[in-house]
Amino acid sequence: MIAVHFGAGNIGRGFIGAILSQAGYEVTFVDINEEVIQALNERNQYEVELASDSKKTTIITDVKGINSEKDPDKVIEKLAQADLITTAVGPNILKFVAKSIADGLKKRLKTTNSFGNIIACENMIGGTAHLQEEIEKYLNEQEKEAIAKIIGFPNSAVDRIVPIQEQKDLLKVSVEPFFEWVVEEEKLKGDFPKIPGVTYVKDLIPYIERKLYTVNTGHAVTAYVGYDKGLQTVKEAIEHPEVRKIVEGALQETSSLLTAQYSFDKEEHQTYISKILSRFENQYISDELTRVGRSPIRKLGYDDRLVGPARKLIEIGKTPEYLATGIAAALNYHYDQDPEAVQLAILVKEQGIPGALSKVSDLPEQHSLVQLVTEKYAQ
Ligand SMILES: NC(=O)C1=CN([C@@H]2O[C@H](COP(=O)(O)OP(=O)(O)OC[C@H]3O[C@@H](n4cnc5c(N)ncnc54)[C@H](O)[C@@H]3O)[C@@H](O)[C@H]2O)C=CC1
Ligand SMILES: O=P(O)(O)OC[C@H]1O[C@](O)(CO)[C@@H](O)[C@@H]1O
Repeated sequence: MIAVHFGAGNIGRGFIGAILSQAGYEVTFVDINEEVIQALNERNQYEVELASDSKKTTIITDVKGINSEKDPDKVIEKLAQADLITTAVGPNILKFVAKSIADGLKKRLKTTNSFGNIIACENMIGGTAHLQEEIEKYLNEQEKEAIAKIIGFPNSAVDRIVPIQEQKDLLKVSVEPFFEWVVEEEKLKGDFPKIPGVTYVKDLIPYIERKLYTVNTGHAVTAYVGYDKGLQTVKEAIEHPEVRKIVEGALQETSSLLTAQYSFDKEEHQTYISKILSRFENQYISDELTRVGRSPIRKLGYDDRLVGPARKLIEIGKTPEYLATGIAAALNYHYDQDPEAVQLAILVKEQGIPGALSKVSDLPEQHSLVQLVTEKYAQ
């Protein structure tokens, strides 16, 4: 079985590539980082270590790499044969990998015509559907129709904290023991062999919303409020009483939304939240707030982890006080190494809080969430 995975970064090597290799796939990583690609091709293996007491290490084998900038034809060749294509490049990069996936699928139509599946493993709702739209920009009607018959595009939700690596070995990755990969079953095409460790569900929306609006909301609020207090890591921030109070408050707010919208049991959801907070406290992980807070404009998007649940709570008549505090902290996030943070700071300076929030979230300036956040920002 052949898998092509775009993005040999933290989640690519530390989670998706590792699971696929252990399931028996030959995994080809596609990336633009030449050093990583060279190392993958020299060694054809790498180590994944658990960030826990045990430090259990697994050797991930049968892996190689292609640099998509240097060898685009090799990528197309491999994509044409792949049983599974996955990505973990970041939502904003999907549009850049779409062309080579489209070229690979066109080549496939001329050669094998066999079934295949594409799964985007990104922190976003409808990640694969978005990738599919980007791919289809490079296909004509006939190609779209032919590809729809043989290629499945299931959405998925992925959860595993893999911080920026500070290893002597360029390929080694340290990952938290917890992981969850949920895939929309009905959209899979062909005789897809179940991948051990993956959960298949009929309706992904409750799972992706539960994950995005709990793990990622909690993480984002920790990052922005913690950074505002001058802290550096997730562990430091979540152990700071004032930050924790706001994070816990925000998660109680998303909990009331999720349990009202879906049939999640309240007690089970509380256990889910406690587990997440303990993951943030992991003493074996040093996760910078600037990694977790990266790309604040994306994170303030309409459907994303902060504005998404906050505006939905307002729609059901609730006031998201803590989420609004998290959003206000995000609007006050000044980090000059992050291009989106720099852009956001300029936007806030030029348009004020209501104007800037309205622009990045697509909410009208008169929206009550914009007003609430403006009040919190002033405080
Ligand atoms: N790190 C984590 O804990 C988790 C990350 N995710 C999601 O996984 C995705 C990737 O995140 P990370 O692995 O943390 O980021 P990362 O920055 O470690 O990895 C991204 C990789 O994509 C590569 N890349 C960039 N442009 C490319 C292109 N045009 N073609 C091919 N490769 C390209 C980069 O060189 C890098 O190796 C994001 O959507 C993130 O939200 C999801 C769950 C957990
Ligand atoms: O990867 P993003 O969307 O930039 O956001 C960082 C978040 O994603 C994760 O890397 C994985 O869920 C979390 O650690 C964090 O909440």
